[in-house]
Amino acid sequence: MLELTDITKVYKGGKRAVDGLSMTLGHGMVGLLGPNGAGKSSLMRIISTVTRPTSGTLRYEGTDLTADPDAIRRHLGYLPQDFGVYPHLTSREFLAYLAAAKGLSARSAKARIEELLELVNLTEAVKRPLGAYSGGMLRRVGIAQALLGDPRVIVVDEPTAGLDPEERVRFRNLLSDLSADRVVMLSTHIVSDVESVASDIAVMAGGRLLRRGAPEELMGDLEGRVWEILVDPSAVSAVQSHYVVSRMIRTSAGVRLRVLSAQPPVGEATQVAPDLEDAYLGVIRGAADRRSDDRPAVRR
Ligand SMILES: Nc1ncnc2c1ncn2[C@@H]1O[C@H](COP(=O)(O)OP(=O)(O)OP(=O)(O)O)[C@@H](O)[C@H]1O
Repeated sequence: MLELTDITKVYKGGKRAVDGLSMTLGHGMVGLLGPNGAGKSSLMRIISTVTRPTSGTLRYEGTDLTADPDAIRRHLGYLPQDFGVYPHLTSREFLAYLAAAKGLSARSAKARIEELLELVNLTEAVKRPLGAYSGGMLRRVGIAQALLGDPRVIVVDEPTAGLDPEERVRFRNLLSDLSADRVVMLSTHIVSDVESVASDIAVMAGGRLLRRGAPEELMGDLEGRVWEILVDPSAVSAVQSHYVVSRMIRTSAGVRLRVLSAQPPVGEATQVAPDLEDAYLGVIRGAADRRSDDRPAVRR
């Protein structure tokens, strides 16, 4: 179990990227959702002991990681957002190098590397240097290195960026399988990356944890508050200035908008069941409203 208590990270220059965040992570996958700049990467770097928090405590199986970062490093698989490689090495050589750095024996590493290359679908490309790989292929190398040494805690930062839709599904399912008896944290700003696999969603913005719960709980917050309306294209900006619009589809009959509102919005509105995208936006915009103390975006 991983326990974060009142974690704060203030960078040189004063940016408060993580602001008094507490959460406990057990086995299973938590989907960390938040807009760009929310502090997701900073939080993941802290969990991976790459960065030290400015204050707060981080414990893994009861051990304080500020005092003893090795307690988690041995059990950690981390895919950072800005994962770099040695362009002259092949994927097999690169993984062997990282396995050695992690302290794996050459023999067990060899078998595991072949298994992982197969898993991320790179067996065809193993002879080529990494400098000749596409962005998606490099991402897959990143995923493979995070899984070296059978980690108990897997932290992956925007792992599906650059993957094609088929690879995204494959990778999501792989993480979901692994999370049965491991701690898995996946960060993203794309709701669909987590909605089918994470039974536990944490929404972060401005360095704070705004909401955590099962997707059904988050969606339940908006029950009776999601509507669909069909408007003329000329009316779209007026609707957007009054309501949180979670989706917009142009049709030949007009523009179909999905609107978050406690009261039926203007015109002919059909109430629809909330989805996770609505729920995420409701949390983010609700918090922004409370901060600015302006007109409520989700009208009550
Ligand atoms: N090393 C650093 N020094 C100063 N400020 C930083 C540093 N790293 C991140 N920040 C700032 O901290 C805030 C949070 O950044 P972070 O990368 O953790 O967010 P994020 O949610 O991962 O966003 P993104 O998805 O865009 O990476 C941002 O305002 C960012 O500019």
